[in-house]
Amino acid sequence: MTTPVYTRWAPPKAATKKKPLIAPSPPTSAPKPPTESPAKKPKKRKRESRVDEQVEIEAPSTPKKHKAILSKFEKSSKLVEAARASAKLEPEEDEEETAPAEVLHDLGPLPQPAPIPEPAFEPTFSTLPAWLANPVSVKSSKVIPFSELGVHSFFLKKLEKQGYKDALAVQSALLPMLHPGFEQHLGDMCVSAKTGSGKTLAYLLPIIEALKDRVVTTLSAIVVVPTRQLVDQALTVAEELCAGTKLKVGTAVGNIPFATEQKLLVKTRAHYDPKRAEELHERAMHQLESGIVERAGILHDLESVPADHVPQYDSGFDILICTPGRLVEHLESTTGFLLRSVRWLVIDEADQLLNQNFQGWATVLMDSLHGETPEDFMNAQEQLRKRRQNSSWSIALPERRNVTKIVLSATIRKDLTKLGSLKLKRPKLVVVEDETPEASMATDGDVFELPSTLDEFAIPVGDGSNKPLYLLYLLINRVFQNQITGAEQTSEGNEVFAGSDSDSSSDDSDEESGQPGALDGKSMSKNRSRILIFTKSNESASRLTHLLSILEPTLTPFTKTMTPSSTDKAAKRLLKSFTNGAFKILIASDAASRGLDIPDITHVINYDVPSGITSYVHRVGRTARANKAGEAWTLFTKTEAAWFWKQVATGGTVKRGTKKVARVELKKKSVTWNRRKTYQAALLELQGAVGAGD
Ligand SMILES: Nc1ncnc2c1ncn2[C@@H]1O[C@H](COP(=O)(O)OP(=O)(O)OP(=O)(O)O)[C@@H](O)[C@H]1O
Repeated sequence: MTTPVYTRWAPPKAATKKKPLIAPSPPTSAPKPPTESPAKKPKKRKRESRVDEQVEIEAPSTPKKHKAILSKFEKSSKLVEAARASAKLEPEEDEEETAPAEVLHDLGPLPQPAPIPEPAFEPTFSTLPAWLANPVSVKSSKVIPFSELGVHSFFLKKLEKQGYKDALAVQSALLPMLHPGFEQHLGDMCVSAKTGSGKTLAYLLPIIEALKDRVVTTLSAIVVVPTRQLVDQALTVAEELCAGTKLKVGTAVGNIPFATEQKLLVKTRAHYDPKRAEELHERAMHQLESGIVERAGILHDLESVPADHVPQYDSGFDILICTPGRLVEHLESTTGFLLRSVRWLVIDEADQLLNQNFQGWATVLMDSLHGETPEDFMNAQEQLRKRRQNSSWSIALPERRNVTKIVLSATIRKDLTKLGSLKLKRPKLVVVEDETPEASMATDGDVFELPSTLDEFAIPVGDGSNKPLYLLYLLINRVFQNQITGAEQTSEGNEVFAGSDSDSSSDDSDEESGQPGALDGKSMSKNRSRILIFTKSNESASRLTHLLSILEPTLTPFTKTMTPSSTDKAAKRLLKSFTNGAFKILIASDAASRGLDIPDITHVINYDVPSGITSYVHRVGRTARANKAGEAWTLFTKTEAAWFWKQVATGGTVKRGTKKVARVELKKKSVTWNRRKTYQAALLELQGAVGAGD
């Protein structure tokens, strides 16, 4: 029983003590007239208890003639009391004291039984909506010739030219669902496939195939990606596919002045319509007089068209590839940039985009996509529909066509709240999975899946003070000595190469053992390795490049730095020469890690450990792409060791099939051999710009 919160005030014991209803000794003489004035009496009474009140009221009413009766009553009462005393009866007063205290209840809540503890909720059903709980699973090894997927011969030839005969797993799954035909899915698509699985072609090919006969430029597809590099990558694929058609592909990334981009995006032309022109001029005059003028809009373009004409807007592109921030800017400020004709919306690298809600891009985009066209820009059909909105005529008017949304991500993210902002209709989830049972295990949280062709290694570098030397050692003795032919491993899973502690042939006492081999420029230029080294910042990338060139001058012509500050043209040139093999080592900050598609990167080296698991997955995902082999190396200090092994190497978040991250111990002596002095000199040369950790 719970105690009630409130209890009523109870009078003190003395006040509650029972008094006889009739005064025990009535007055012998006539009652005296009251000494107090009658006006004061009721006040005094109010303060007294109700029992006293009764006594005082009744006392004066006892008549004299009943005196005898009363005295008889008193006597008999005394007799009764005496009888009680003899019968050892407790006096009334004691009875009261021992009686259990009366619990008074007033308006307070009634005592309630203690609540029964609720059993822990263990759902026997999935809390996810059906489409997320039951995805369409596709094995990553599934490849189907493009010719069997109904791809038009025009595109088959293009693909063959690029050496693509078979569609990769994600393409085999997506193409039939996006192509008109029996297997077409009439709804939105969510695609979860690991990095480098060929997602770009999987969404661009069906869109471009559907638009290939288009003659009049109409904005039909928008592709949103998180970075400029990804825009360029998607643009390259789209341009290759569109070559030979009349389709126009454009970008909006902010690499050119906004006004220039606006002119490319929307073409303004004059349309003869005297009535409408007069209306618009009147509105413009009215606004000028009132002083409240529209910030941007159709009125601003009135001056640029001849008399009796009104401005009309046409899209400059059929397919627009853009970053979310720039897209929002255009939606808000570019007159005539309308999405009424958009039929495809692609959100690539959705996990990153939805995590960084640039200017509320998703909401702005959805409003423009699904909202009504502003009245000034309505075409004849839209005007008619608006006029007939509530009439029976509206049924006869063609419906606004649906937009097919394709949401892609390298991570399996079942985050309903974030996907909710994309307003998906009848969505279907396609998951490309690895063959191994562990890799294909369904998990509700974030699961990152690495390509099965990727080998991972990790090198402890002590306190990090000699990290550049460890890197150099790795480059000379592993990367440039061996071609990528697969790792030789000890029974413990540790990699063996010159200087490794696991190498039984190496001898601690021998200063020469495992010493770095010499590099020569000729063999370097022939080497097929392409190494992408990641640092924690742009500054770090520049410093490391400098340091490497001092430590090993042979590397200088083969090493370049890429930072987001590189201009677009410079970045493109850099990537092209890296792809062609003109240089071998590209040092980059994290900004370059996402979606950077450079074919045939053989090694990714995490010189600085990544900031998180997602970053690790995206960094190492730059190699082992499109079913090719690749290696990922991570240098970690003592303080980073626990995080790396617990979270990245052995944690359940990263799935790598039956493979493991191999720990490679390098002897400090071998690493610093003969280079200590050069290293000290190099650090001095950098004039303190290189910290101990660099
Ligand atoms: N059918 C194919 N056959 C062979 N290679 C292909 C095929 N399709 C695409 N590729 C190549 O695979 C690589 C990866 O493609 P893509 O960039 O589309 O992957 P992705 O899944 O978008 O990766 P990320 O998520 O890292 O951006 C590219 O170099 C591309 O040229």
